[in-house]
Amino acid sequence: MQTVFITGTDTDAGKTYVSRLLLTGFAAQNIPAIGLKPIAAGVDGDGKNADAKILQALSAIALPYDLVNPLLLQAPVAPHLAAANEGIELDLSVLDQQLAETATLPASIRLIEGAGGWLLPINEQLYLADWVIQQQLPVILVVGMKLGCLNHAMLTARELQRSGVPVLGWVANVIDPTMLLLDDNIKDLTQRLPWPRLAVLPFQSDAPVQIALQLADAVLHSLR
Ligand SMILES: Nc1ncnc2c1ncn2[C@@H]1O[C@H](COP(=O)(O)OP(=O)(O)OP(=O)(O)O)[C@@H](O)[C@H]1O
Ligand SMILES: C[C@H](N)[C@H](N)CCCCCC(=O)O
Ligand SMILES: [Mg+2]
Repeated sequence: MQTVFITGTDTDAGKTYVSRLLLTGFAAQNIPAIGLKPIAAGVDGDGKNADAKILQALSAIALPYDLVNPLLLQAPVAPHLAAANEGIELDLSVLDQQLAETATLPASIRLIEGAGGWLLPINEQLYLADWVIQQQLPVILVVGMKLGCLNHAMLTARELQRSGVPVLGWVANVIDPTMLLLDDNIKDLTQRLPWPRLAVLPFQSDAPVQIALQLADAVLHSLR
């Protein structure tokens, strides 16, 4: 089983959007894949997190909700702050356990969606990035294309490079359909970022399966 960690330049950059496309693209090629959301903040009326439910529903294996999302905070805010308010400890050993419990499942690919951006605080000392670095998980960076993303992308890239974590590539995900000079911004980032651009995802709520297939292929190629 190969594992990929999906990070983004910010919350709402499109990590779930990209994960959804990847799980769809793998499924279309009969590649069994699962999606995990170890830390989620914010719940629907059913008490579950929307991202985690999407990943659970698109996983090739029926997984219990708690295995997809073992750490769930009620409020849609920074998880460590929600945890403090809710009297919960964000314990990274829970993520180790999730990795161990999913390692032997009959899946070829395991996607792990982060929360927020790369330096998501866990507590006063730790960031979610520290766990990814410790596990040496290959990372995909989703850049939410909007004004300001050049700075967000390059800050994230510097920190990824400093950490020594393997980076498979980045995705230009258009989240602002009104962005001026979109092509120039994508070209600029393509020159600046030291990793392959895996895809450019246009702004569209329902991406055609062709886009999902192309993205999945690019990721499979990067894993070879
Ligand atoms: N390419 C796109 N075209 C249209 N809408 C998009 C696109 N990418 C993302 N969105 C929408 O933008 C919103 C934020 O995207 P998404 O939920 O994937 O962000 P995220 O990085 O997973 O955020 P979080 O940190 O909360 O997990 C969602 O409503 C999503 O459907
Ligand atoms: C609730 C939201 N959708 C995300 N899941 C959590 C975003 C945390 C951002 C923390 C921060 O960097 O300020
Ligand atoms: Mg998400």
